[in-house]
Amino acid sequence: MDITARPWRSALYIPASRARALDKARSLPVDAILFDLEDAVAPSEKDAARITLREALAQGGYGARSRIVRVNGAATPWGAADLEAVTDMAPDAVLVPKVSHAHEITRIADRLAAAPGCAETGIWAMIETPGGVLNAPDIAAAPRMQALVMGTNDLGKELGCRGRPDRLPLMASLQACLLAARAAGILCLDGVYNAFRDEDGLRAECEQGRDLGMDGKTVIHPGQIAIANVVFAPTGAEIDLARRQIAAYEAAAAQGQGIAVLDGRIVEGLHVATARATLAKAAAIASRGTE
Ligand SMILES: CC(C)(COP(=O)(O)OP(=O)(O)OC[C@H]1O[C@@H](n2cnc3c(N)ncnc32)[C@H](O)[C@@H]1OP(=O)(O)O)[C@@H](O)C(=O)NCCC(=O)NCCSC(=O)C[C@H](O)C(=O)O
Ligand SMILES: [Mg+2]
Repeated sequence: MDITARPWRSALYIPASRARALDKARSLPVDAILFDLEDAVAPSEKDAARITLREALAQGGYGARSRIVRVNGAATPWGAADLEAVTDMAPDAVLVPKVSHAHEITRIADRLAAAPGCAETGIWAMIETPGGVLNAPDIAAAPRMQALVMGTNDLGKELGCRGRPDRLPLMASLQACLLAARAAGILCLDGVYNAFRDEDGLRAECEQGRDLGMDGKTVIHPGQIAIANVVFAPTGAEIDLARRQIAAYEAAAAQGQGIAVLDGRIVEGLHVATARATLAKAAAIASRGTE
């Protein structure tokens, strides 16, 4: 399956301990749900959250939304039980936190391979440590890997950098992970925007991530979904340009030419490939019926 062939504009974290939020997500226009057993769940609630999540997933109702479960790390008191539970839940993917080395992924891939219901379960890796950034190419190329997810809070903490609206201190890490994801043919999702009621700030950060090449934004509140969905979807102007580029290129090709000119710019095969991808993404979004 080509994981990049469907939209990933928004991926919503939900603390697995919040039954009401787990229910609400069944009607939210989000492309993926990140059911969180890790940092959003207090230590005293870990065991109950695992049970609550298992029941919610068994009940279903999440439709086309991709179901991703973020487990606790292997070195924590909850990691083993989470992984055991996940093999029963058989989500679309397991999200592994604080990955620093590819062998952490291989270990989970081996475990999933031994679980009868997890033949199709992918692995997503949170990149939120300096080691994770430096080893991102190996991590992205590990078995079952489908996505790198930027953990910009933990990464900022580990780097000791300042939070800035332009995210300059994080830029080398964001781009290193994008390069690794693209080289491996997998997704790269941007980190969360903590000020969840600040729409202008969120939009600006989404636009920055989109311009870098991110596939979508991880979000923490339902109020953030619509902005991510709009920013990471092709605009009307982009769709119009894509259609005209394809038409111009096909007309030139019919006359035996390998290059077309449109609006004073050349159109080559590579631009047509991008144009077709834009139209395919727009069609996939339209078929999902979410804004
Ligand atoms: C941030 C929140 C604690 C705010 O919650 P709350 O005060 O309940 O917000 P609202 O009253 O505005 O909620 C309105 C309704 O929306 C539902 N809701 C809220 N959040 C979610 C959600 N995430 N998913 C689904 N539904 C949600 C409420 O239940 C209300 O519904 P209703 O009662 O029917 O009206 C809260 O949003 C929250 O907990 N968000 C998730 C935080 C989280 O998961 N954090 C961990 C991931 S971020 C991270 O760790 C990134 C990475 O690792 C890094 O290092 O950067
Ligand atoms: Mg984190």
